[in-house]
Amino acid sequence: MKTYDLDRFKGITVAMYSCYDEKGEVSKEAAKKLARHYANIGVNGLYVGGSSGEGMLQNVEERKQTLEAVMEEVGQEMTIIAHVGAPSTRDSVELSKHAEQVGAHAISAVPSIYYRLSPQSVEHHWQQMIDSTTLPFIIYHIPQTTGFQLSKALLTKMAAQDKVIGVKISAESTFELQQFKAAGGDDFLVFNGPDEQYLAGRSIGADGGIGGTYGVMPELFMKIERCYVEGKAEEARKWQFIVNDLIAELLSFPSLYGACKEILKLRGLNTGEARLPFLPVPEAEMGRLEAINEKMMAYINQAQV
Ligand SMILES: CC(=O)N[C@H](C=O)[C@@H](O)[C@H](O)[C@H](O)CO
Ligand SMILES: CC(=O)C(=O)O
Repeated sequence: MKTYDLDRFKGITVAMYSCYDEKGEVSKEAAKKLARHYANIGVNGLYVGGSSGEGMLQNVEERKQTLEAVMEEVGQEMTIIAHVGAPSTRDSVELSKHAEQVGAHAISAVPSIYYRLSPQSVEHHWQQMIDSTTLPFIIYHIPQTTGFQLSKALLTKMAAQDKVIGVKISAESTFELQQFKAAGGDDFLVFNGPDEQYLAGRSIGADGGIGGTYGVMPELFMKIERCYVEGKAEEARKWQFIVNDLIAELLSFPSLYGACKEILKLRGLNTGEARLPFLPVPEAEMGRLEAINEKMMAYINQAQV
């Protein structure tokens, strides 16, 4: 059995968006406001500096500032997972140590990006982070962006360590998710990555989810989760389908994060623009985005009654 409290990681974890001021600099104030917003809704946890958080587009100092803001605001109330993956092992280790210093509850990392790496290199890269702190570690498996196919053999080897408590799987195969869960064993957490498959992932063994589109509609994922736990299969499916239509619309913009951040802005949560190369919502598309926001808000209200 793992010596860490695994229950605190279950449920809905929002992959938090980047937070910048009008000049595009990291804004601790905006990050605090956004984190507070999720705490008020009752979201279980935040994943900071991952794909949705644009960690890969920020320097080490900016990533530290963002995590510090989140910890200061909600560190005592929510479960905070710090994504510390960076192209270099050196930066990843520095971010890992910082995450421990500021009190994050876990660290997580993708394999190093850009270079094609051997499994041995990726293992060593992750191990350096793991060994640098006492925090639990969550593998972030997202082969469609990193190009690295995590094998069941490497996963099994990693999961044997007490500190390696789980894997977030963003690959769109629920079969792989189930296989990883089986390989990791009962006290190994599996997080669903593709938001479009939250219910499918959950049904086949995921313990919870970490997702990018949760940020604009956490209430709807919490609704699916509640229906699932209460055994209301039909209703859970209904809400997953509603969510999927909304995600399909969000994905039709030049960048998903640009669209999601603009939706938050419409609701009074200004997190600035997504950082380039992610494009903002074109002016001509703003009306369409507003209509999506209105539809989403109507569903959120409906889900809560
Ligand atoms: C590839 C990618 O970024 N996946 C995210 C995390 O796993 C998801 O949260 C997606 O953003 C979401 O499912 C929309 O396709
Ligand atoms: C983890 C995740 O979904 C993200 O970082 O976007």
